[in-house]
Amino acid sequence: MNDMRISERLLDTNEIKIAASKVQVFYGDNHAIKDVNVEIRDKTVTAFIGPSGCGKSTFLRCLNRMNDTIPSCRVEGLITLDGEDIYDPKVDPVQLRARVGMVFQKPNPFPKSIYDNIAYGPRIHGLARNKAELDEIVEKSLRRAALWDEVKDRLSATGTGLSGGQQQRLCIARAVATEPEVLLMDEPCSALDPIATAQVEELIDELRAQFSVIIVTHSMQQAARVSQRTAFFHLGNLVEYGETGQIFTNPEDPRTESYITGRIG
Ligand SMILES: Nc1ncnc2c1ncn2[C@@H]1O[C@H](COP(=O)(O)OP(=O)(O)OP(=O)(O)O)[C@@H](O)[C@H]1O
Repeated sequence: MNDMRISERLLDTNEIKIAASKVQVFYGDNHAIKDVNVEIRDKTVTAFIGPSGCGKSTFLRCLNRMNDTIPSCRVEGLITLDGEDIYDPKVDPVQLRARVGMVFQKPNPFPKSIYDNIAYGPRIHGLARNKAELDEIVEKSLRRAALWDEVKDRLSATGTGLSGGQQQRLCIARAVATEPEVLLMDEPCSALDPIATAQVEELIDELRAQFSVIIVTHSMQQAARVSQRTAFFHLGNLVEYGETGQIFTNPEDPRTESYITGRIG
């Protein structure tokens, strides 16, 4: 079956990159994430699925402390990256977000040139010693995002002038430019047409050679196509987590089965 092609490529590793233990998230009195325990593997695409409002995005945002920016939000429990507590007061969230990059639902390039969109992160994190090195990072990142050939002759043009699919690949290039170890993607294809979606899905699979990718998606077809592992969330609980093929063909929990067969959500 063609749809399963990407996800059936072999897993590269069983190494744990991120581990969450007893994670709770509250927005004021709203208990949005309830006692979630999960281990996210390195060099693997993990899909978060579940009905609207089940907490997928909230949990994703815990993994690079994006929830810190929401005043009513409180996170409890332990989340580690390579065994280190990411909520430790010693951890600088800006440095953390360079290691755990993020791509959002709506492409959000800076109102700057294509070049500067990519160069921004490497500049603030001091990843290039001179202009030649920065040029190299920009080219490499755009190539990794499969965008170089389309934009190489107009690097000084504004990023917001690109098509939606190109803008999203620009945002992926921007995220990979700081050499992250984990890439979080919150419904990255929801604003894209089927051709751009297919390009981004192909890209996600290529990126997994270098790091761990976590994707929130409403599309079960997409989860089945791109991920090797799937986590099903329901009402703030992580109901089931395992190999994507097993979750979609032989789920253990009746709530997972109801969702994948279209009875809830
Ligand atoms: N910024 C916020 N402030 C207050 N409550 C929030 C905020 N973001 C999410 N919530 C609440 O947290 C719960 C989980 O929402 P979340 O957006 O994480 O779910 P989701 O599964 O990603 O949903 P969707 O698929 O619709 O994007 C919901 O009850 C939601 O109303």
